[in-house]
Parts: sequence; C-alpha cells; structure tokens
Amino acid sequence: MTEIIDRPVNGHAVAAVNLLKPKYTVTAEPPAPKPEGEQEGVEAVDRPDNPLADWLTVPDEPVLPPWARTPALLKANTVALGRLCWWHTRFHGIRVPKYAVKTVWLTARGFYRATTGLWPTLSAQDHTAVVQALRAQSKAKPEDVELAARLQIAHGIRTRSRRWRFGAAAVGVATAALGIYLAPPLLQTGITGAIAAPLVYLGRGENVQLLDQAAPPIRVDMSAQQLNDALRASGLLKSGRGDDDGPKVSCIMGPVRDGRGWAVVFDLPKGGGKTAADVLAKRTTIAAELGVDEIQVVMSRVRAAQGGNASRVSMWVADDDPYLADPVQSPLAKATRVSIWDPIPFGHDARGNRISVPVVWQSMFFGGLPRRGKTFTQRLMTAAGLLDPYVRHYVADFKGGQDWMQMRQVAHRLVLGAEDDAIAAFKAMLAELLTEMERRFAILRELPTSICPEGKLTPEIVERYNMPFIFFTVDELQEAFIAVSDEKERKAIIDDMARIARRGPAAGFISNYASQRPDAESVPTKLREIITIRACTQVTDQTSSDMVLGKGKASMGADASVLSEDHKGVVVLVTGPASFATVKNDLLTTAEFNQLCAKGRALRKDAGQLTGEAAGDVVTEAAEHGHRIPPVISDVLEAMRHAPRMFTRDLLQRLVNLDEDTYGDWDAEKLAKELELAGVKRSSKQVKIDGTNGAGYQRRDIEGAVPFTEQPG
Ligand SMILES: Nc1ncnc2c1ncn2[C@@H]1O[C@H](COP(=O)(O)OP(=O)(O)OP(=O)(O)O)[C@@H](O)[C@H]1O
Repeated sequence: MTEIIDRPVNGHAVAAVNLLKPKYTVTAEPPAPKPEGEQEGVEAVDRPDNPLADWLTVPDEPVLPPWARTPALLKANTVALGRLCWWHTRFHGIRVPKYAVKTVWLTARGFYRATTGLWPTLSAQDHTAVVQALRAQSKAKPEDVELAARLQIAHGIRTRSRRWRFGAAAVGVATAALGIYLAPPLLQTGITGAIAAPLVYLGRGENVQLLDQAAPPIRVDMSAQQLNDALRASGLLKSGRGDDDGPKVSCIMGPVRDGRGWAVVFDLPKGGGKTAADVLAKRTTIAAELGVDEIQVVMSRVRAAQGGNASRVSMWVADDDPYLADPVQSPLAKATRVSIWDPIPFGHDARGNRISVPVVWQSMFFGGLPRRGKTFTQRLMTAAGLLDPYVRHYVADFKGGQDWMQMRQVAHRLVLGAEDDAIAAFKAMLAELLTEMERRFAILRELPTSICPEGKLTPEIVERYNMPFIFFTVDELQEAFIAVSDEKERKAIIDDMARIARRGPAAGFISNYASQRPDAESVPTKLREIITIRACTQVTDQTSSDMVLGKGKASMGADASVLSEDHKGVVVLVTGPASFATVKNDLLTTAEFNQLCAKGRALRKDAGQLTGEAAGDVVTEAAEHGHRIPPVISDVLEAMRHAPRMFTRDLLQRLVNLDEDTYGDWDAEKLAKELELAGVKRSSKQVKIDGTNGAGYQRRDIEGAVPFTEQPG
C-alpha cells in the first residue's frame, strides 16, 4: 500500500533511483584520470614504434551489457522478463484453440497448393494455340504448325513428368498414412508434424487473415535515442552540428520495460541550462514527440532525498491510457469497521500502485468540472469516517440532492440545499463547530503532557474525553457562495471555514470541501492555500487546474486539464508541495455509500456515539422499528429539514430539487392529496412566515404522520 503524504507518490521514481546507485550513462564519459605512477607505462605501450600498441589497447567499453551492470539492474530486468514471459504465456495460452484451427487451415491450403500443380493440364494459352493451329492447318503458315507441334511435345513431356511426380506423391501420402497408422503415438506426432510443417509453410500467405496477430500490443518502444530526440525536439537539449547529434541525457536507469510501460531515470546534460522542472513543464510536447498521449507520460523529479538532483527526472511512459481501465470497487464497501487513524484506501496510480491517503491532521479540497466524480471521491473519505464510530459527521450539501441524503442516519448536523433556511443552518453549524474547536483546545491545554504530549488528539483522548474526530464535509460550495450575495457575509463564511481547516486538525477536525467551479470566487485562494490535500477532476485549462491544486502546480506536472471526459473518477491528487499523483479512484456507488450510512448508524449506536440530528431522526427511527414510511413523507421532511413551516410553492420547488423524476409534475393539489393518503393531518392549510400568510405546511403535521414519533411541543 502506498501512502502519499509528504513524499513523492511516484513510487517508481524512488525505486528507480535505488536500482542504480552506481550509474552508467549512454553518453561517452571522459575517461577517468589515470594514477600518476601509471602514466609512463601507458605511454611506453602507446609509442608509435610499438607494433603491439593497437592490439594492446583496452576497449573503452564496459564489460557487462547495460542491462546487467549492477545486481539491482539485473534483478529488475529479470523480474521484467519474468513478467513478459508470464504475459506471453497467458496471451498465447488462451489462443491455443485458434492456433489449432489456423494450423489445420494452413495444412489444407498447403496440401491444395502442393497437389494442384501435379495433374497434367494444358494452360489456356497453350490450348488455344494448339487448337487454332490444328484447325487451320491447311491455311496455316508453316511456323504456326511448327509451334503447335512443339507445344504438343512440351505438353507430352510435362504430362509424363507430372504423372511420375503425382505417383510419387501418392505413394508418399500412402506410406505416411500407413506409417502414422502403425507407429507408436509419439512417433505418430513426429510424422504428422514432419508432414504438416512443409504444408503449413506452403499454405502461408499474405492474405491469411483468419486470426489476429499474436504479437504483444506494445505501442511504445522507447530507446535512449528516442528519448534524446524527443527532448531535443522539445527544446530541452541543444541541437548538434553535422553528424553530431549534440548533447544527450545520462540514463541512470533504463529505458527498461516496467509493468505496462517503459521506465527511465535520466539526468539532463550540464551546460544546457535546463532543469528537471523544465522537463516536467514540457510534458505535452514530449508526449507528442514520443507519439503518445500526455496522460501516458508520468514524470516526476528525483529529489536529493532519493539520490537525485535538480536535473534528474524519473519518467514512465505507459503503453496505453492507464486510467481508462474499469473502476475497482472500494474496499470500504465490504469493510465492517475502519480506524480513521489509518490511511484511507483511495485508488490506484497509473502503474497500479494502491494509493491510500491519511486524513488525520489534514484538510481536503476537491474541485473540477461537473459529472467527473468529485462527489464520489469526496464520499470515499467520508465513507471511511462512517465506519469509525469515533467520527462525528457535520455535512452540508448545497445542491441538496440524493448524494448525501442518507447521511441523515449518522450526521450530527446535516444541511441540504442552499435556500435561506439552509444557509442559516449552515452558519449555525459553523458557529457550533468553532465553539467546539475552542472548547477542545481549552481541554487539551489543561491536560498533562503525559496524556497529551503534543497538544493534539490521541486515540486515548478521543475515547476517554469523548472527543471524536469531527468530519466536516461541504459539497457544492459554489452554491453557497452564489446564494450568499452579501460580500461581508460570504467573507465571514470563508473565514470560518478557513479557520476550521487551519486550526481544526489538531483538535480532530477533518475538513472535506468540494466545489464545482474552479474560479477565484468559488475556490477562494485564502481557503485553498491552507488546505493540505487537494484533488482535481478534469478541468478545461491549466489555470483552472491551478485554481484547485495550487499556483504553479500544472507546470510541475500536476495538471488536471490533461484529463478528458472519459476520465470519470480520475483525479490529480496533490498531497504536499512537491507530492502529487494522478489517481483512478476506487468506486463506491451511491447504494454502497447508503449501506455504509446504515452500518455507521449501527456502529454509533453500539458505541454510544449516535448524537445530534441523527439521534432524533424520526424517519430512520420509525424505519428501524419496521415501519414503512411513504417516500413522500420522508422527502417532505427532508425538504423542510431547516424550517418549521413552509409555503406550498417553496415546498414543491424543493421536492423537485430533491427528486425531479418523481416530483417534476406535481402541483399543490397532488401534493395535498398524496400527503393526506400518507396519513398527514394538517392543523391548518395556511402558514405565516415572516409576517406573510400563504398556503403551506407545518413540519410537525408531517412528523405526526410518522408512527411512534412524539409531536414536538
Ligand atoms: N471512481 C469512479 N470510477 C468510475 N466512474 C465513476 C467514479 N466516480 C464517479 N464515477 C461516475 O461519474 C459520475 C459523476 O460522479 P459525481 O456525481 O461524483 O460527479 P461530480 O463531479 O460530483 O458532479 P457534480 O459536480 O455535478 O455533482 C457518477 O455517476 C459515476 O457513475
């Protein structure tokens, strides 16, 4: 499992560097200076009058081939060869039936070709000439008659020769058949093979398209030369003059096959004025020069901590787009309990390494275009928090759809929608969180260092002082900023959220924010910059990518604009100033997430941690007692979550927002009828809100229709 906080996520970069500490290069290095004492001896051998001078010249070539110069390289290449052989075994193994069919087909065709020439026939041309000449013998010129006679003689010779050959072939076939019939099984196979082989050879031909080509689908075949050419064309290496190509990179490792691609670690030549960072910034050009899509080129710097320097680059070029593979089901879907202290399984990088993200002491931000998997990704994190009962959830989904609805079973506070009452509830939520944060810091300050050594939560403090982690999830943040038109109010919200993300981690607050529109308004720089983990699904350009991931990240290679519409659930994940990876996330479907909500509720009940709104959720409570609640009741209660009463027109609008398919064509009459059928008894048909009277509903009337719930006083 790869954890990716504060260290490079491109595991290959590290592995690659370690593979080859004693480096070799593809450029001609100046020979090492010879020890003083030896200079004279060398000169003596080199003297022009020494006839053995040339013969005694030691070649300036390493003894071992490049792939075997160190034990690590030898091992890496052996492993790669093993993988390749295993691939071929599987590739050809499943095609054995096809090969059998092809062999039979080629044998038959070869037999046909071998025998068709044996039976004597006149060619059409010969035949015509003979017939014409014989018919017109009287009028024919002497040379025509002579020609016909010659053709007949030739035909006679050909016929006799072919009859002999045909006879010989027939005897051969009969002997072979008898031999096969009489021979022991092993010899039978040998004889069959000996006969079939020349026939298969004869049967081969350009036009045999019966089967696919049994060649591994390697699309990129990289060599050091290609790499140098690509870098030169990208302006990262100087051009040479005449036959000299110019300076080249020094390959510290590779290029070698590594998984489903090519790996290479190289240093840029000195004197060119280019750095590893320049190479990362030219990813698209390099990809084009190598003839692949930029998504297939995974590059990172190799820093000093891994034995690198400012000119060292680790590059892996995939054979095809590694992010188009089918999604992997999240292991959380089947987990029964997790600890939030452990890294959360998140997805896989291009090379199939598992990526897990530790979230304790962190804050998170997810951004990107709509319908690319932001919410699904964000929910992966929250899902882990569901399976640890010592995590208290505060959730605000300003879109207010189904995505987070089932969190009502677990969430201490849940805000759905971006209407005025929802915004007011969110502000109250923020105030509650800030108060709790200060309360916790006050307690932590008072605790002896033996219990609280670093002024932060510990697993012991969490349980002993009832300070569960607080998972603060906000989705569709842009909707809140649109809804809050007052600049001052908006700034206050951003300040509060930034404060929670900045100071909260030590007190156990894990912020998990997401926004759809990656512009400066929706993702205030102030907020983004203090967030430690950022993930971005596809965006339109590098500027938008930097909006989410941080300034300058795209030029470092963390660029979500290289993703396409097909990359659902693929994010560029930034976990530190120089740590990033493109990750295909595990898939946790809405149904699986909803099941986890139910599991999370049960876990919290057992641990005495079911608190806040979830503890008083009448719909869930009634369902747990085996009562089937009509969907219209639970949906209306969800729509009125933050309001004791609501006008009918507003209620209808919110129901549509919640589930357009069901409520899209409902009117006041239909709503009233359905609620009545569901057992709602309205205490009045008019409600008064902010001094205005209008047709509407009281929430307590709706709650009254839920079995076993007490009427609020
Ligand atoms: N890991 C994944 N693998 C494959 N498909 C995924 C993955 N995650 C999400 N998807 C698909 O992408 C679709 C959109 O996901 P999601 O609702 O999370 O997008 P979004 O970016 O949050 O959109 P919006 O901003 O409109 O809410 C989902 O319906 C799902 O089918």
